[in-house]
Amino acid sequence: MEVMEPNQQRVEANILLLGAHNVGKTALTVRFLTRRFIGEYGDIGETFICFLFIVKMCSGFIYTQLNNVSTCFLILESIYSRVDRVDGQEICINIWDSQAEGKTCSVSDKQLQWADGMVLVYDICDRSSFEAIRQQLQLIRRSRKMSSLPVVIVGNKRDLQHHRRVSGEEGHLLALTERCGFFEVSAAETYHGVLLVFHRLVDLVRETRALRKSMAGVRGIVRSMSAVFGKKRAE
Ligand SMILES: Nc1nc2c(ncn2[C@@H]2O[C@H](COP(=O)(O)OP(=O)(O)OP(=O)(O)O)[C@@H](O)[C@H]2O)c(=O)[nH]1
Repeated sequence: MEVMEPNQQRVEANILLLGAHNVGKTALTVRFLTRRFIGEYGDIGETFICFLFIVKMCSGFIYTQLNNVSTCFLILESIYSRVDRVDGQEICINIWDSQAEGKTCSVSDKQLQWADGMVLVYDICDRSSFEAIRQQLQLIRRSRKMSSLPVVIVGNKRDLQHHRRVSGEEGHLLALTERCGFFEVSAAETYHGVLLVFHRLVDLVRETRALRKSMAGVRGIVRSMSAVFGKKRAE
């Protein structure tokens, strides 16, 4: 049995996957959760994947039908969890595999409130999917609330080099400009690359939390000092 250190409570990281239709968001999620590619599953696995797919399709439908019934919505959305140990700390990674609408990748307020970090996925063989995440990223970085949200950009389907429409340099440049992590992976070929994506984002989420905590501490000290000095000046 694994014993947790008293000061090592399990923490949660909510990760939202966004990207245009067909870029491989579900394939990345399934690879991370099961180490397998969705195409590898046999008869039993196909049932499981069909179930995931149906839940994903239904959740989008029910969201539009029951927009105001948030409990139903949360139960039916595609959120999956996996507990991992990252740098000796136990982390529950919750993944929201969003349902894309065509070539765009929009995000709802509910998703933004929920997410601690975001994976923006494009298909290296589909330039419009790259443009979709570029636009989404610009919106996120311009929003006051979301500008510091940890984001990792993923160029998926790296195995399809002969159909490539977006160079690795373009992906790197976008990540550099918008302060994001960047990976090119193939959900079809390797588990390790996909694992690195999620673990990098968890690292960024932890760094951001630590930074916010220390900033809150500094703000508290400044407030107390200005209260003391303000009082003295008034006396
Ligand atoms: N060759 C190749 N095919 C992939 C890869 N990842 C996903 N696919 C295929 O791309 C198609 C779309 O994958 P999904 O995971 O369903 O894509 P999605 O982004 O979840 O799509 P939506 O649910 O419509 O938003 C499927 O046929 C996958 O088998 C990859 O790395 N390489």
